[in-house]
Formats: sequence, C-alpha cells, structure tokens
Amino acid sequence: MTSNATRQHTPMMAQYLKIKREHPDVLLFYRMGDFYELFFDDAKRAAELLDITLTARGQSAGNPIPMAGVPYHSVESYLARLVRLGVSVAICEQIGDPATSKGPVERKVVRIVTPGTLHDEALLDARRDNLLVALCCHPKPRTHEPQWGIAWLEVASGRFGALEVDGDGEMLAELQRLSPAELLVPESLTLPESIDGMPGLRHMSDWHFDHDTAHRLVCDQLKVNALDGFGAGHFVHGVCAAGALLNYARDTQRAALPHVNALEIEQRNDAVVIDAASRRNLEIDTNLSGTADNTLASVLDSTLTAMGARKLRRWLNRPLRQQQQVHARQQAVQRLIDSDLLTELSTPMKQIGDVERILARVALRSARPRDLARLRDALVALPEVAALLKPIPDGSLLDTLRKHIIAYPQLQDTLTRAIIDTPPAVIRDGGVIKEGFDKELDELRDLHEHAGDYLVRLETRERERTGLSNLKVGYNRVHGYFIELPRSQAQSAPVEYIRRQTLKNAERFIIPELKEFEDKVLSARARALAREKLLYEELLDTLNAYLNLLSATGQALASLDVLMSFAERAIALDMTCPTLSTAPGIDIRDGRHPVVEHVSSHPFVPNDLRFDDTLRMHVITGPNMGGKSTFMRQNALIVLMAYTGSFVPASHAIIGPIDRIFTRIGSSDDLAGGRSTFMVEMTETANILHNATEYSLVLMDEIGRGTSTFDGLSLAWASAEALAQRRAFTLFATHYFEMTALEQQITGVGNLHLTATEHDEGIAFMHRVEPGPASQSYGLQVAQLAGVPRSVIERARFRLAQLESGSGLPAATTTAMHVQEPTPQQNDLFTAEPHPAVIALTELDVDDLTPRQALDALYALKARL
Ligand SMILES: Nc1ncnc2c1ncn2[C@@H]1O[C@H](COP(=O)(O)OP(=O)(O)OP(=O)(O)O)[C@@H](O)[C@H]1O
Repeated sequence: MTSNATRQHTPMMAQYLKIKREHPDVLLFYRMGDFYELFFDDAKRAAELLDITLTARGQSAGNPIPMAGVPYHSVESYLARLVRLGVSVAICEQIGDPATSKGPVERKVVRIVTPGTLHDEALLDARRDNLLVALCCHPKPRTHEPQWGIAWLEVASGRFGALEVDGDGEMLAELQRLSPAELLVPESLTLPESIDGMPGLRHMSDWHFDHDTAHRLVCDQLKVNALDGFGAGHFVHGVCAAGALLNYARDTQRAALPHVNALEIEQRNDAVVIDAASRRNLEIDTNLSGTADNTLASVLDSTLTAMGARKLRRWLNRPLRQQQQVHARQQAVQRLIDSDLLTELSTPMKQIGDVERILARVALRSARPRDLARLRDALVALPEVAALLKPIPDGSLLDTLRKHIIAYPQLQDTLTRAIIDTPPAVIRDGGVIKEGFDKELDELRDLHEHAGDYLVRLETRERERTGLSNLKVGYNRVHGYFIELPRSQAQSAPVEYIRRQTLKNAERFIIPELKEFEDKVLSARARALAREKLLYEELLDTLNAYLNLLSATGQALASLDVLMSFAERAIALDMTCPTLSTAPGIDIRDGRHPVVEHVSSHPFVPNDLRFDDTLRMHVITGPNMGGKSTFMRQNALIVLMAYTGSFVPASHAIIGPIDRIFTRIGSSDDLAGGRSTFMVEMTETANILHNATEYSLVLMDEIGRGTSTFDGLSLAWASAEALAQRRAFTLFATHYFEMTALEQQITGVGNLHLTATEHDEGIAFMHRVEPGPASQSYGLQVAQLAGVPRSVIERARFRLAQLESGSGLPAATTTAMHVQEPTPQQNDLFTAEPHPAVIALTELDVDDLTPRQALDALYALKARL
C-alpha cells in the first residue's frame, strides 16, 4: 500500500493498517461492534479458508477494500477451523470507550491465537496434548554430527520440558513422539526433508535462540538463578530452544505465564527409544490413516478425566527403561485390582474433570465461569479421593500420589459459596456469582430486580402520610421517577415535594429519597455487572495463590487416573502383570494383539514367543494372511506396554531389559519426500542396522519385497546376518523360504511358522505359531480367496509349475545364494526337481492335439500325479 493510499484512508482504516503492519504474517481479526472484520488480502484468504462472504467497504486508492467478517459470538468455531489449518490469528479488540472516544475507538491486539499456544477449551482436543515445540541445532565440534536441543511447552497446561539428542534420526523420533501443533526453528537452520514444510512450522530470527538471552528468560520464568536444580545445568541447545519457546508463548499470549513454573528435563536413555517410523507402525495413538481409531491408546484408555487420557498417551509413547519405576506403577495397578479401591474411586474421580487445563486458564485469566464450577466440583470430590487413599502403605507410588491429593476446604468453601450451580458460559452478562456471597452485589441486584416493589411501598407510604388518595409514583424517560398528584390535590403537596413538571391535569414532584433511589436503580444493573466481574477477578486471584499446590494435585490425580485405567483394562481385557527381568530375553505365553483382539469378531488365537541369550532371532514364514505381522506387532506392543507399567495381554510374560524397539513393517511411498517404497524400506532398514543393540527388539517384515526377487532375497539375508551379529532380539517375517536355512547357518536363529490348512483348493488360516519353517506359502489360494479371476489363477498355476521345474527361469539367476536347506515345495528359486507330470505337461504341444487326444493326455497326466 502506498503512503498516498494510506493517507486517503478514513481514520479507522488508518488505525487498522497501522496494527496490521505490526502483524503481517497472521490474519488480523479487527473488532468492529459485534463483528471481527478482516480487510484486504486477509479478507480474501479468510473468505477462502472459512467459506465466508467476501464483500467490500469504502475505497483504497480508488478501489473497493475487500472485507469479510465473522460474528464475535461465534468466533471460536472460526478460530478452531483456522488453527486446524495451521493459520494464526491476531485478535484485535476495542479497548477504548466508544462514548468518550474522539475518532476511532482505541484498539489493541490482545492475543495471538496460534496452533501451538491454544488454551481455549473449545479449540483443543481434550484428550491430546497440544504442544509448542522449538528446535535448535549445533554440530558437534569434531564429528560435526548434529546435536539437537528440543524444548516443548503446552500453554494449555503449563507443562514445559526440554531434552537434547544426537543426530537427525533421534530428533525426528522425538518430534514424532511429541507431535507438535506448532514448531519453531531458527531461520538459518537447514531442516531434514521430512519436517521441512510441515504444517505449523514457523521460522524465527536466529537471535531468538541466543543462549544467554534464552538462559536469562528461562531462569526468570522459573524464578531461579541457574537451571541445575531442574537437571539442566549442562544443557545448552535445550536451553536455547526453551528460551525461544517462552518468548514466543509470552508474545502470543500478551501475558506472563504464571503456570509455567518447572522445567522437566528428559534424558534420552531413561526411555525405550522408538524411532519415528516404528512409532507410526505400532499405531500407539494414531493409526496409519492418521486417526485415533483402533490404536493401542484407544483400547487402553478408560480414563475418567481428560488430563488422565493425555497422560496415558504420554506414558504409552514413552515406555521407561528404569525397571524400578515401572515396577512401582505395576504395584499400584495390582493394589487397585486387589482392593475395592477401583470401584470406590471411580465415582469421585468422574467428578474431577480437567483440573490441569482449568488451572492454566485460571493462570492466564481466561477461565470461564464453567471452569470455576468444574474446579469447585473437583474440590468437592477431592476429600473423598483423599480419604479412600488413606490406607495405602507408605513408600508406594499411590502413597506418593496421595501426598498431593489433599483437600482444600477453604477454597472449596469459597467456590461453593461464590459460583451458582450451573453458571452461564461467560461472565459478560453476569448471573455467575451466587446470592449471599457478597452483600453489595446482593443489594445492587435487589435494587434492580425489586425496584417495582419499592415504588409500590413508597406510593402506599406517601398516600398514607399525606392523606392524598390519588397520589401516584411513575416514571418517564426524560424526567425519571416522580410523584404525581392531580391538579386538584397539587396544592396539598407537602413542602418537601419539589415541583418537576406541570401537565394539563396533574403536577409531578420529586423528593430526595426518590432521586437517590433513581440514581441507584438506573445504575444498579451496570454496577451489579461490574461488581460481579470484580468478584470474579478476585476469585481468580484467590485461585492463583494456590496455583502450584493445585497443579501438583492435578498431576497426581492424572497419574492416579492412568493407573486406574490400567487396572480396569487389566481386568476387562484379561491381562496379566509382566515380570521385568534383568536377564536378557523375552518369554511370552499366550500373547495376544490387544487391538486386533479388541476389534475382531473372531476369537483371537494366542501365541507364545521365547527369546533368550542363546535364541535371539526367529525367521517367521507362513501364508499371506497367516498372521505374521499380527504376531510380530503383538509382541512389540506387549513389550512396550510392559515398560509403561500396564499389564499385558498374555497368560504369562517375563521381559528382560529393552533399550529400543525397531519395526520395519510395510511402507508406503513417500512421494512428497521424493522416496519410493523401496527407498523408504531401505532407509528404515539402514537405521536399524546402524542402531540395534543386543537389548533391542527388532521386527523385520518382508524386507526386500520392494525389489527384484534376487536382490530382495540377498538384502534380506544379509540384513538378517547383520542383526544376528548384533545379537538384537529379532522377529524376521519373510516369504523367502530360503531364509529358513539361516537356522542351520547361524547359532541363535530359529524358525517359526504360521499354520494354515488347505481344503477343496481353499485355505483355512489357523493363526497358530509353531516351531519350524512353513511347508508352503499358499499364495495362489489366498489370491483366489481375494477374488482374483479363476482364469488368472489357472494361468498362475501353470507358470508356477514352470518356475518350479526350472524351465521358466533364466539360467543365470538361479544361484544367488548358497543355501543347502530346506527344500520347500514352492517358490524355491534355488533348488527344484520338476514333477514328472509337469515335465510331460511342458512338453505337450497343445496346438497339435485333436480334442480327443487332449482328453487322453489329460487322463494320462492325472494318472501321473
Ligand atoms: N492370532 C490370530 N488370531 C486371530 N486372528 C488373527 C490372528 N493373527 C492374525 N489374525 C487375522 O488375520 C489377518 C491377517 O493377519 P496378518 O496381516 O498378520 O497376516 P500376514 O501373515 O502378515 O499376511 P501378509 O503376509 O499378507 O502380510 C489379520 O487381519 C487378523 O484379522
């Protein structure tokens, strides 16, 4: 916009443009009366994104100004849609008084709504964290390996944390775990392809990440001189990221963040490492289609509060390596199961609600009346929870939680007296504070509501006092309240009556009492409202004084809720407590896949898995649809669940130390990232081969299937050998039967197969895992089952016979690998003795036969089978 054009604008538009210049990157919602209006390009963008009407207003440089608007009372639904699209919005309110303003009312941006800094209940998913994450990266001095600082903050709860990791892979894994709604990065940083361009990515000037400034900011926020007390004394990059985060959060909120008062430092080695691809494959809280259905979290979540649901997801996403900590959780779950506590606690716990997020809104002073009502209900329920936890023995996890789950009688009393049972959504129109809480408010309300009674009383009293039976009290807009006497009686008016207005047949008077009443009544409503708002603010002050204590209570309640959910699920899903062992190995009996079992209408077939120091790899073969992937995943999920403190779907489980879980399962093209299916598969395989240790659990599903058979088989073979060398606990599912020979070649490798039986050319899957290699793959039968046309199946049978006889293969490709064992019937590309019937069939010249000869030949062939 040229300065000339700016000069031509109305004062209001000039004000708009000035504010807009300060917020060029976000949509500016400019409050005008009952609407938030958008202008120029913002209007066009909003019209498109929100499907609202684009109109015009006035002119700029001779052209109409594009305008679009949304009503203020439904702004939340529009904001929700915009933040979901990763778009940020600056909310500009009228802060001046229109009555006294000269020119346009003063306006100010009061808040910037961004995807990662939300705290409005309506804009958030109650059961998921909504994190703002910042990244910062410096290469290591000698190796130049990138060292990443990662910080995260949830404005909606005040949780604030940081960690440092080495290498892009580790950073990506953590990012996948945290699943940020908004990601801040220094503008000079070159990002790995997979996150460059992700929604919610925001580049910030590098100075935001300056260490000294960041350190000061973080220390100021936490009211400390050094970060050693939080275990972050040695942090550099993590602090840079944390500082940038805080600065951004404060700027968008236009407020201090009093609820952010601790820094959680995560050590990478404290948790079982799950890389980004594995996390996706295991469908912990998001399935491969990106929704929350049929995930581990969806099956395991029976939490009674939203803050519990969020904590459950955090626990599932970060299994712990410290067995002691896990053991403490297990003991708590067992205790809940063994006593009546679970049932007894559930009633008061249902009343607790989302204390964590309500407190954040209290701190940010955006808490709504219903937040306070819910907090009141939580405080009312607290003594019961505390009393039920009383008999818990000292030193246990439940005991630790109980220490924070305390009653707040004073606060409970204040809120109970202050807030009506079911308050309105907003304080704006009043009606929130209960009668009896504040004398002044009661009087004001009384005045306003009972003005009529008072006037009737006054009228009666004055009639009696003066003896003038026609005396009336009335009101008009110009003169206010008055006492009216008919002309005939006007002369008898007492001396204190002051003449106000003379009408044809009557005289109107005023008395000081009535004037005083008028002043009171006319302003009573406005003053009652102002008084209510003041009392509401005072309530927020009172609550803020308890913020730290209440936050600790909220967190303890969330943990209790997760443990209760574990206990309830353990009973409902028939799960057992796994034994965590210090000896390497895994022994799972009758293991089940928690999600497949939950959603399937058929009974689930339980299966065993055993690994120990001498048996570290299973090659798994079996038909398509046989259950290989299910078996592998179920074991990974059981191990993962075991290290979160949950019970597991098995009749018995002993699980040794696990440092990482890797999965190389299925994959799709990463076309956006420019990687083919095979490329994705190999990148994931490379990561595993570089990082698996003897404490890792590795799932490899059909490695090599994305390329030619021989390349694929060779890669699968070599990868299995490498994993065996690394001594990782590996489940290796494959359709390459040649791989089953590894058992003979490498110690520590065994074969397992999934069973199926054939009947009438059909196939029945038993889904049972048995020792040894599969006898055949049943690929054609499965294809037939899937509805592949019969003619294609017949043709495939014929080609298969040719391949098996060796006549269908180019000679040069038949010895890719020297494997002696075993001799499966199908798809063995290295050894095969053709069946005599097949040889005869191959030699038959069909075109040369009469129908009669063809029939004879068919009989002869059948006889040779
Ligand atoms: N143990 C089991 N009990 C009951 N049903 C099962 C079991 N295992 C698998 N299934 C069912 O069989 C279906 C196929 O299983 P899965 O995908 O694991 O087979 P697969 O051997 O990996 O197949 P493919 O080789 O084609 O990938 C699953 O969707 C599930 O419904």
